[in-house]
Amino acid sequence: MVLRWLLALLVVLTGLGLYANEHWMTRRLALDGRGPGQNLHVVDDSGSGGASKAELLQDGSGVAAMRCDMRQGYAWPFCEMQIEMREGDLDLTRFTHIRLWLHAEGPTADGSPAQVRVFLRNFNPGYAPTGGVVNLKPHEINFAPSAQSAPVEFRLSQFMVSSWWAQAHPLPVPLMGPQLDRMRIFSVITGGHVPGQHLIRLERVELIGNWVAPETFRLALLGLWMVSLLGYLSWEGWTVRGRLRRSVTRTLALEKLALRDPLTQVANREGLSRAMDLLLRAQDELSFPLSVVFVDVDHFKRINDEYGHEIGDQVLTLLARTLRANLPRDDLLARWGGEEFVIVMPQTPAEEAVAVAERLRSVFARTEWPVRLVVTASWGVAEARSQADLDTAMREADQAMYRAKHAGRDQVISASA
Ligand SMILES: Nc1nc2c(ncn2[C@@H]2O[C@H](COP(=O)(O)OP(=O)(O)OP(=O)(O)O)[C@@H](O)[C@H]2O)c(=O)[nH]1
Repeated sequence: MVLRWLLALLVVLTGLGLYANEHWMTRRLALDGRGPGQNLHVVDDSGSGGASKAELLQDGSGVAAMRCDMRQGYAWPFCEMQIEMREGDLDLTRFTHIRLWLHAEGPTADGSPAQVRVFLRNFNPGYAPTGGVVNLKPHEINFAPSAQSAPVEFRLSQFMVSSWWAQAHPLPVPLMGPQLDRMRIFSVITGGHVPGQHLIRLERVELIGNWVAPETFRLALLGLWMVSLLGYLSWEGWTVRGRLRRSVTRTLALEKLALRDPLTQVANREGLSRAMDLLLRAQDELSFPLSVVFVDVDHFKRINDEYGHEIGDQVLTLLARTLRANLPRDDLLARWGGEEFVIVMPQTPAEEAVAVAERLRSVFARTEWPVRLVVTASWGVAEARSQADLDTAMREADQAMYRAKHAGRDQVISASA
């Protein structure tokens, strides 16, 4: 469910992001020759020995126009309208497109619509340290404005270094290609060389770029997808692990409850059987000889009858606690049922188990029982030499305990005695 929402969110964000980056997150810069640091002027071929005359016309609307009286004289007569960046070169790498509102008219050799050439002249001390107009690298594009619907938009990557300039300026390979990081002059030049009256009107030039370059933006989106999916996977892994941990803890807790006697908090029969399985799996024959001790409280019914069930419960609880506190850790203790308990002592021969039982019997004698009772028990001990003897040893220990009862109670009897 979370994944579905995350994917939906990412798809929406991606679509919105791409659209926003393309249409909203754009920067625009107008070049009109009147902006701060921009200088608009015209140039003609008279400086190259030609006879053409360029004149700058500016009507009240602020639209810049150039009238060109093109005459023969120079080999390639021309008139040029320039916008010069006086207060520093313009870094066009921050832009991707140029949009032009241009109008051109004038005679052409074949009567086709008049053409213009648009130049972006870039400065680099590597071309020539002086940076005079002839040493600025021109990037040009050629088109007939009236054959297009205004505005015309070009990608800056469509501008190519003028071949005539490249021939006159042999450059090292790294400087050969298009470079638009320091544009110093933007210009529009008459496209043909047919003598006569030419007119170019430059209504507006707009440079357009994205705040974030499209490639960078796409990479960022890819990063967003990867980080989101990685985040989701880690979160998913973490919650699954958490759920698993909680369920294991719950299962263990339930299992513990099922294997423990609720009154005395020692193992019940099932718990003893599981514990013995574990013990024998871990230690196998090392556990033998193993002794089993049955302990049964003497005349427990009387305690219940005389002092009530609650006192009986307290006696059983204290008895279990006393047994547990006086046994080594790896001895197993379980409530067999009623007032009967079983102790399993791995790596203990019967004689040793009898000694332990005797010690416990004397501990019982010293214990302060509820309502100053005197509580004794009858003890039966048997030994198993291998796993195969285990059931027999249990039976024999039980029988030995009954023999202790019949022999007068409050004593330890070994099956082998
Ligand atoms: N308070 C209490 N009594 C229990 C519990 N489980 C069993 N009993 C009682 O323990 C008594 C066992 O009595 P008997 O089997 O006659 O044995 P006894 O009175 O101890 O006599 P001997 O074993 O022959 O010494 C019964 O009265 C049971 O009701 C328990 O959890 N709490």
